[in-house]
Amino acid sequence: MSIQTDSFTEQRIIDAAPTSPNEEAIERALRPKLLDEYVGQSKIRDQLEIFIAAARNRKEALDHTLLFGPPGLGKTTLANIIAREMGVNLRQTSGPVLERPGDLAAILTNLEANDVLFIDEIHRLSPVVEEILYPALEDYQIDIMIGEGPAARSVKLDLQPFTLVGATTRAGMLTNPLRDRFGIVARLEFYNTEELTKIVTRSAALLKANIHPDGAVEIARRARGTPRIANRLLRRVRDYAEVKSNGDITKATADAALVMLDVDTVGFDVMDRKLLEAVLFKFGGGPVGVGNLAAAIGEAADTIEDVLEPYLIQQGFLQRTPRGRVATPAAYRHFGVTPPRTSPNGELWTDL
Ligand SMILES: Nc1ncnc2c1ncn2[C@@H]1O[C@H](COP(=O)(O)OP(=O)(O)OP(=O)(O)O)[C@@H](O)[C@H]1O
Ligand SMILES: [Mg+2]
Repeated sequence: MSIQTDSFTEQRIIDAAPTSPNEEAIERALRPKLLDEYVGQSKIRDQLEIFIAAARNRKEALDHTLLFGPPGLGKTTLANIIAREMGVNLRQTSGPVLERPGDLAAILTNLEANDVLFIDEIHRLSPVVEEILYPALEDYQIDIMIGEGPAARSVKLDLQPFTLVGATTRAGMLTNPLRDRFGIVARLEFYNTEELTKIVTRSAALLKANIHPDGAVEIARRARGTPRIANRLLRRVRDYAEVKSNGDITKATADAALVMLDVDTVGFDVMDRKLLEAVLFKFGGGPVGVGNLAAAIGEAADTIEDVLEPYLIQQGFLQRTPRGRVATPAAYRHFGVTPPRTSPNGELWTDL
């Protein structure tokens, strides 16, 4: 997912989406290839390890798998790992690319036994394409129309057994019939500092950067719980260390570089702060609806919901209530303001 911002022409340093084709190439190089190298997400990893081993033993396709979670947490990486661990091919496409039923039919009929078909942004499949998918997922069969007009007829084609791996930033946007056809549903969580430190350290080794343990922790702490951002900050900090000092990435160089990049001590960037400031100071701490918030900060409502908010909520700076978004005491304190004694709906704030 990419972020379009009119008000903010410069790329966010902590944009969770890849910011250029060049960055995608670097990401591929840093991407773990096996389940053992995949850091964190231990619940998902443990489950997949068992399901993959069982499917391999039976020489069957793995159950259809849905991966969901905010951008940059490792969905594409996991899809690649699944195919590799299964010892099968990976075919990759995405919801918006599959315009006509024929596009999907062509891919499905070319799959070999037990292959993985990875559909990114699966919530953006068109309804006619989704129709083709149902019987394919259920019975490994598709119905396609051959010919046109009165001569048109429908034929059933048998497919090889295969695994659909779907990825989405929002499971809530999937239709029920589609969601119900996934046997394995995995929700990716934000990574903690320890996990991100491992990722940064591993990436630094691959990039042949000399990183001190406390430098790795500093980058990890400020990476918004997201491996993609951690890897990006690492590369920017490395540039800074090479130009401004001897190339060693210490806590001090990491901190100086991150200050220059406007990433604050808890990892928020300009957009995060803009959002929190709007809730706090334009809307009196909330509750404020996402539409009003979007208008106030000049950002798409989707971007707020998919990219900005999840981390702020997970970190306890923002709450989603039925009446809208509400800033927590931690948000007030982050901006040096004493929080009110009661929440907007009149409850006494217990410390958050
Ligand atoms: N568990 C992990 N361990 C190590 N590195 C990881 C892990 N997850 C992700 N990464 C790194 O983060 C980068 C981004 O991950 P990935 O492209 O899989 O994210 P994504 O969830 O598919 O994002 P999007 O929603 O934007 O498609 C990868 O290139 C990889 O180097
Ligand atoms: Mg991806």
